[in-house]
Order: sequence, then structure tokens, then C-alpha cells
Amino acid sequence: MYKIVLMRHGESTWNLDNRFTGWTDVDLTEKGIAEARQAGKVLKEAGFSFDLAYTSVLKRAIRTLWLTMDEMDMMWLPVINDWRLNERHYGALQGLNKSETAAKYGDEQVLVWRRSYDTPPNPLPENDPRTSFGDPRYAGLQRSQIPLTECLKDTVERVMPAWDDTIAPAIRAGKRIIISAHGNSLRALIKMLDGISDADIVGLNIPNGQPLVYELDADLKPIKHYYLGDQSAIEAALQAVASQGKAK
Ligand SMILES: O=C(O)[C@@H](CO)OP(=O)(O)O
Repeated sequence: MYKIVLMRHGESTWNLDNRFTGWTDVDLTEKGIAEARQAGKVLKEAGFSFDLAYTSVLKRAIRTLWLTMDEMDMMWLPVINDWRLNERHYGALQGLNKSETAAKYGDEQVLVWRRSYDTPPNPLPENDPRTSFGDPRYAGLQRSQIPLTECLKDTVERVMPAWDDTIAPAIRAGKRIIISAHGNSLRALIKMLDGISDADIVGLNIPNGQPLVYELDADLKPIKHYYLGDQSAIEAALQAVASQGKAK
């Protein structure tokens, strides 16, 4: 049996402002920093240790990992930064306030943009200053690999090769891993791991900064999963994420 830990970054400045974030590289708030440190404490108390970490190339996930590892006195842990673990690209919605967008277009439309499997928001125009073309962290990619928008299906299509090519082989080789990533890149991974249907994935939300343990069998199929920490706080955090896209 293998055990891996998935964790969404702590609260970011744009989570606090309730803005669509996607590939925008915003940092953690003070609360996000505290959540990341608390995650480290909880993991340490539960006896976890790791051989390898995976994260995205976005600082909210990277810093969450650093802070969690600092609490565990494991700053030495090897880290693989993989752009394929980035948040789902939110297209032209990036930067807009979620409640204001719901007031303008309706809660249902915003739910489709936030949670549907295959409906992407409108893309960023190619010449929009918010695109990631020219950003040195993506210098190794083809232009066609740098999204202008994504639906969850598109995110699954880049997260899965990261799982198949690097993460799954490391787990099979006996490495104890932690993945510090994002709400929707983790939804993509969990959809695949648990075989969640396109319809049911709409209801899956991931709270900030809470370690989520997956126990996997020899074929890397999930046996069970559970959040570590205060279960009622986690439930409240899940409901709060679900409500972010409502007008009121
Ligand atoms: O804005 C985003 O990029 C994501 C994660 O914070 O938000 P949502 O939960 O609306 O998909």
C-alpha cells in the first residue's frame, strides 16, 4: 500500500479578494502562511515523512510547500516544479471578482465556468498583457502548450502526463511523496484517481492548506482518502469554496 499527500496552497491574496486567479502568480496572505505552517504541524504530528515533493511553478503552491516543510524540519526535501501542476487557466476571467461576475452573468453561468468539465471561459486575447507568453518559466514550452483558457478537461490532459511520466513512477519506486498544487489541478488528479464522472466532478471542492491523504493499492488505485486535521473546520472551508462563485 502506498500513501501520498495532496495539498492545495494556503489562502492567496486573490482568494481573499475572491478573484479568478488561474495562472496569475499571486502570493499567500498571512492566513495562507498560517494554514501552510499548520499543515506541516498536522503532518508531523500524524507521523508523516517524505522523500520527494512535487509542486507547480506558481509561488502560492511553492511557498505553501516551503512553509509546510519548514514546520516538518524538512527544508532539504527534493522538489520537482512542474508547470503541468499549475492551476487551471481561467482565461479572460483572470482578475475578475467571482461574486461581481455572478451578479453580472448569474450564479449558474459562473458555476459552469468554475466547475463544469468541458466548458472553458472565453480565452485571453493573444495580445493581452495577462498571457504567459514570454514568461521565462515557460521558456521550454511550445507556444501551443501555453493556454489562453482551459476547462477542467484541458487541465486533466496536462496533469495526467505529469502523473504518468514522473509522479506514478516515483511512487512505484517507493518514494513517499507530497504534492502541493491548486484547487483545479488537484480536482483533475482526483477525478482521474477516483474515476469521478464528468457530472459529479462539479460538486468537488478542495479547501486551502489541508493535507489530503490518499492510500493507493499496488496498481495505484485509491483504497481510501481522508483529510488530516479538524474535520468541522475542513467542512466549513469546503462550503466556503463552493460559495465563492455566488452573487450573494
Ligand atoms: O481562481 C482560481 O484560480 C481557482 C482557485 O482559487 O478558483 P475556483 O475555486 O473558482 O476554481
